[in-house]
Amino acid sequence: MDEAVRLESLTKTYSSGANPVTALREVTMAFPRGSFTAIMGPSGSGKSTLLQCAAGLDRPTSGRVSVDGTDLSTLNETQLTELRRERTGFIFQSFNLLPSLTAAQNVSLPLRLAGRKPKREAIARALALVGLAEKAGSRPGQLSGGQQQRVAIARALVSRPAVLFADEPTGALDLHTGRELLDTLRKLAGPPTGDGYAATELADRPTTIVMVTHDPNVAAYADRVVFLADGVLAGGLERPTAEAVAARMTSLAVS
Ligand SMILES: Nc1ncnc2c1ncn2[C@@H]1O[C@H](COP(=O)(O)OP(=O)(O)OP(=O)(O)O)[C@@H](O)[C@H]1O
Repeated sequence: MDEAVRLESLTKTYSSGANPVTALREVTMAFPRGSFTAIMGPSGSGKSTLLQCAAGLDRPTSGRVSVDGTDLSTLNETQLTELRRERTGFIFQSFNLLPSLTAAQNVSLPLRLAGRKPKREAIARALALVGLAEKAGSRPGQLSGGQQQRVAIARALVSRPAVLFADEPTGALDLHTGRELLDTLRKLAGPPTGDGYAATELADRPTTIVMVTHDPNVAAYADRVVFLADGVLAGGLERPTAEAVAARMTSLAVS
């Protein structure tokens, strides 16, 4: 099984308001292990909904989501929580770090909340993976925005999840810091598909990355961009360049 995530005929209708909104309609796609995919589309096209359903944070109205070989529809809430904790990580635009805790304590928090005693080595390894081995004792206020976001990534990676979901991870960062962060994500996913790069320390266990972004320059770090429009798939681009992504976005906006 070389797919980390599979979506099959995923449909999501929100029926809380006066008029039901169908945010996703029969979306089928797969995310191969170790791939780095960007999800793009106009505002309201269903990107965040797709990410939330794929990560098991929300349930689809119909269709199926499999993560690391497990069909989420077969799980009860407790099992779903467990799967999210063990096999997925999530990073958001806001870093959501606790200011009174050190970087290491922030990284260990999810495990502590789950009632487990985190291993020192696991915390150190997660911080080292994002280049912050020296900052374990620093509090968020002593770190730059980019370093804080990397702590958030380390926290998401501490259980070495199969999949890392990211919703606008560079949204709150300046250009330079955003690039550093994307380089970190790129390394975690392994070399771009098809490139003969030397194996990295992570090559034995690449992380699959699924990232929502509005920015073509950010999407260009991915192996592939998948476009959504009005809740349906609207094609994709392999080995994207920022220019090609921007052109496709413009055509989606006018169509
Ligand atoms: N909890 C909710 N209740 C009702 N409607 C919702 C809810 N969440 C999203 N929607 C609607 O579903 C559609 C898709 O929203 P979604 O947030 O997934 O789009 P998006 O592509 O991520 O948008 P953006 O780029 O603006 O963040 C929109 O019409 C939105 O208004």
